[in-house]
Amino acid sequence: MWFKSCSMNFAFLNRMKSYRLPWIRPYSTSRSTVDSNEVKTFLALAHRWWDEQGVYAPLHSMNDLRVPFIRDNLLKTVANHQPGKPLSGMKILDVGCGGGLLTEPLGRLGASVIGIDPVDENIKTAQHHKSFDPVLDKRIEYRACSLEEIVEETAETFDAVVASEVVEHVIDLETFIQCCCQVLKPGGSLFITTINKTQLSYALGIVFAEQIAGIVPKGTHTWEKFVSPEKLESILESNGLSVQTVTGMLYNPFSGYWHWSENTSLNYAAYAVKSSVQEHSGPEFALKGEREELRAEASTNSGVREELKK
Ligand SMILES: CC(C)=CCC/C(C)=C/CC/C(C)=C/CC/C(C)=C/CC/C(C)=C/CC/C(C)=C/CC/C(C)=C/CC/C(C)=C/CC/C(C)=C/CC/C(C)=C/Cc1cc(C(=O)O)cc(O)c1O
Ligand SMILES: C[S@@+](CC[C@H](N)C(=O)[O-])C[C@H]1O[C@@H](n2cnc3c(N)ncnc32)[C@H](O)[C@@H]1O
Ligand SMILES: [Mg+2]
Repeated sequence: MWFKSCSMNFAFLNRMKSYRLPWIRPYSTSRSTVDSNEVKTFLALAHRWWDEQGVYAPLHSMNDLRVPFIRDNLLKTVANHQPGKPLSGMKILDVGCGGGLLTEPLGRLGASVIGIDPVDENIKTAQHHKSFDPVLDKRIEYRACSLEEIVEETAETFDAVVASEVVEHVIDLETFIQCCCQVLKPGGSLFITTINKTQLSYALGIVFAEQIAGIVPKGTHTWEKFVSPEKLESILESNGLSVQTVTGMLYNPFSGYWHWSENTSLNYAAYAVKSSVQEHSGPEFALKGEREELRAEASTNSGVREELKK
């Protein structure tokens, strides 16, 4: 009887060990998230990043919202911080940094920031701009590459990953988020801002903003690539990220200012945290129901109890 129950439990544990959640699947470098049409669009505007009244004016003013959003959420994760340089000691990856509009203020808050972008000309513009400030020049490093190209060498490196107004420009969003998760330290923070996929975002974000008012250049966005908060949350959660906040952002084209809103039907910001549980092949990665099944067995069987302790 003892032998029978023991061998059953070992078979059960072996079955448990073969389980892998999707977010601990090894990443295949053959997948690219870069769309060559997007590269052409951003290449054509690469010299215009720092014109505050120009095509990227909405991104300049978005800093009023996204910089404090990132700073304040990151400060909740630390016990104390240096006044004036609250993010000092933190390593941040700014994915799709463009000309460095968001990278620079994060560096000014004291963080060590790596900005990456697949468009070489964007990186040249970003590098040129930061070179005027010796402090930023030391704190920020720019690289012309995609996230998937650096995912292996930078695994579990960053306290925070930022992808602001980027996910609506990538192909294969699942791979993109999987890479974001892989480069985060356990417990690290992911910040995303993007545009919802609604009828309103088509009418205002594409027809009005691009074709009527010229708030952003024609062809900047493709509605099919917009992502709803529900879909984004589901991808984040299935990659082991716990969504903390999703909040709407509204752009007022008359004033040129952004406002926080409960309404997420146009633009929104999301904040998620990577699980602090380390990758492990043991039974703690069993699916929820099966973990409970395992605990139930543990309560009656010392062999299973010992396995669970490992
Ligand atoms: C065909 C069709 C339906 C046309 C509609 C035309 C029309 C009548 C539009 C009028 C809309 C309008 C201006 C309404 C304002 C009136 C109103 C509702 C007042 C309310 C008063 C109030 C509550 C004020 C508070 C201030 C506030 C928040 C006002 C905003 C109200 C509101 C809903 C405005 C929406 C107006 C609008 C057109 C917003 C743009 C929507 C959008 C999705 C833009 C996306 C573009 C963007 C800025 C993204 C970032 C970005 C930027 C760039 C770049 O190149 O700069 C590149 C990128 O890749 C990006 O991602
Ligand atoms: C709208 S801009 C946002 C720039 C910057 N994040 C900001 O908010 O100021 C989008 C940027 O994403 C970059 N990009 C496009 N596809 C990408 C991908 N697959 N991976 C990383 N960046 C990408 C573009 O080159 C462009 O610089
Ligand atoms: Mg965009």
